[in-house]
Amino acid sequence: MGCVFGREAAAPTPHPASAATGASRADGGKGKERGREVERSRSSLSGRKSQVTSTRIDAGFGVPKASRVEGRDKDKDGDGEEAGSGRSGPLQQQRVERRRAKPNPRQSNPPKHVYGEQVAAGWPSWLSQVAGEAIKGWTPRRADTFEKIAKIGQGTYSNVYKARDILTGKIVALKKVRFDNLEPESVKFMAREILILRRLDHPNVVKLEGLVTSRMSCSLYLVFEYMEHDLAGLAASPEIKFTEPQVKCYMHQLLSGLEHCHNRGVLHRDIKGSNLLLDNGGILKIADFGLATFFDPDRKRPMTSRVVTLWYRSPELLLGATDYGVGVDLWSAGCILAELLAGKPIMPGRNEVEQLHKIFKLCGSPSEEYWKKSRLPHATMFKPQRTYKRCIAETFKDFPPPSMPLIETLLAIDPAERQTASAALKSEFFTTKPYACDPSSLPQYPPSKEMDAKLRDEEARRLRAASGRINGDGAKKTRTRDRAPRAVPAPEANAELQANIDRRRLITHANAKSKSEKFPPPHQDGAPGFALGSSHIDASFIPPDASFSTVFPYQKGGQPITTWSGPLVEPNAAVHLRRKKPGSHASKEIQNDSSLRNR
Ligand SMILES: Nc1ncnc2c1ncn2[C@@H]1O[C@H](COP(=O)(O)OP(=O)(O)OP(=O)(O)O)[C@@H](O)[C@H]1O
Repeated sequence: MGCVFGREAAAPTPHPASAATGASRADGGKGKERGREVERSRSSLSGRKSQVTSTRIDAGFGVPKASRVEGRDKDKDGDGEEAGSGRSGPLQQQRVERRRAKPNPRQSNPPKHVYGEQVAAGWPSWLSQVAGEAIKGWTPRRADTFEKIAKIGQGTYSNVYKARDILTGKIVALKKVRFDNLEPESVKFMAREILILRRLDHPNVVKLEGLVTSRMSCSLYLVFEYMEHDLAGLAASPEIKFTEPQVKCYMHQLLSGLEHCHNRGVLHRDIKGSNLLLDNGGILKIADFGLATFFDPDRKRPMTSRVVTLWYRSPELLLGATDYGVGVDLWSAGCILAELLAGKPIMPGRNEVEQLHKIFKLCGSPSEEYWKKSRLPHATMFKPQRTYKRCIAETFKDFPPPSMPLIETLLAIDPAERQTASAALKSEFFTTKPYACDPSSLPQYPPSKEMDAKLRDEEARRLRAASGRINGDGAKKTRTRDRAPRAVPAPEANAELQANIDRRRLITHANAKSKSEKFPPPHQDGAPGFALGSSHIDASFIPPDASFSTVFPYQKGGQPITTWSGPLVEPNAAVHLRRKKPGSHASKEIQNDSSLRNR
């Protein structure tokens, strides 16, 4: 953590009631089950200074609370209801107290005393101010209780490290969240990810085990269980061809994880191979909840349509829907199922327009009734002039027959027809032989992360460039030929507000040297000609292959296209944007990250 300015001071024992509130609410009601841990953590918190290095994950994280004090906590939380009702004293004083206790809904910050307790417990004030709810009831781990082993992943908003927990010896993944100068907006998005992760508890959903920071730190690490592989990396490996029972095994786990998320009111909104992590025991876990959101089908509110990596994005999102539901994740799951069986991505569009045409070409263009019913913002602009007939059955005629009804359902144009993850789990795909294999029977694969594939590609490219120079051949030419599309999630997607999107772009653009991998500059965001802040689809941009060949450019085992995740921008541009110069800020980050002990 780059900027630890000083040592933590002794922290007083936190107010028991505030700790209780945090766990019982943010934990989605799991507080009671964890009552015993609370007691342990309370005793560890008192006298923090002398015990700081013995703060253990099991004691310090997810500290819940006794639910018996919840009513009182509500009051302390500042909802005002109970604070005023039973209190004596001058009216004026009551009002002042109520105002003081009331959290600022814009900042979702905690009332003052909770803020004070969080800071005393070791949280930095910038985090407590903006993300008080997300850290409620937890205490931070210190960076020097982890030993960094290697950088293992890089996402749009984070770098991920493999590390050893010195206190337990356990290998973990530390996701270091990048902030734009601690911009409250960036911190809020991270807070949402933490809140969502804390609500989820399922074997097929990655578990947030804690947070690493300190009072004087300006960075934050999310601690996760370590997962050896991701599905994108495995699937891109030319040596690996999944059998039908293996595909069923992965899909069953994916749908079980999704079922849990949806039942807990969470939409993932970025299901793709690189976000499906696998451990050496064959267990699949849905990861990366950076774009996830809470949703309530009974209390709809508009959501951004600019989510999900392009190749896995549903037609309603591409058409600008702001009122959507579980169907967006089920569509992505359908793309992954077909991809696992085909051995290649099924709809690798290069921009939104092309993506939509690929969808219509394979899944048929929407019916008149659907256009009328859906009233999607971009419907008139993108209604194809000709009608496409659905041809999933013909295209995938070699797939095992019981997979077809499930693929047809998940890839329905109308989201209502996609049903639910629970329904998918009951489909004949899972109830007919050959059944899903047991995860423990899956082969143990060599390192195969998207990052590993990227490093392999880069090394190969470097070697080819070097040999090209020796042969008098231009390295530039070699690079162009070998460029592969890489995972470029919707760069503006982690934002519900266009203003925020634009601000992030401006900040990023201004810091282009150090953040070049984060967002494409505005003029390259989406396909050429897309205006910043305007609709993300421009009908006037028709790609050269708008007539849409069904021949997929991806060839596993052929040219080195090594990822399953689709670009938002033109592939060559994407590679360029994400490549970091040696010695750039980001590449130096690991070396400079002195608060994590290097091996
Ligand atoms: N628990 C984990 N164990 C091992 N590797 C992990 C873990 N979590 C993440 N990674 C690796 O780090 C990469 C980036 O992580 P993650 O997707 O969470 O970050 P992000 O910034 O949100 O990424 P994206 O740009 O894809 O949205 C993953 O693709 C994965 O390879």
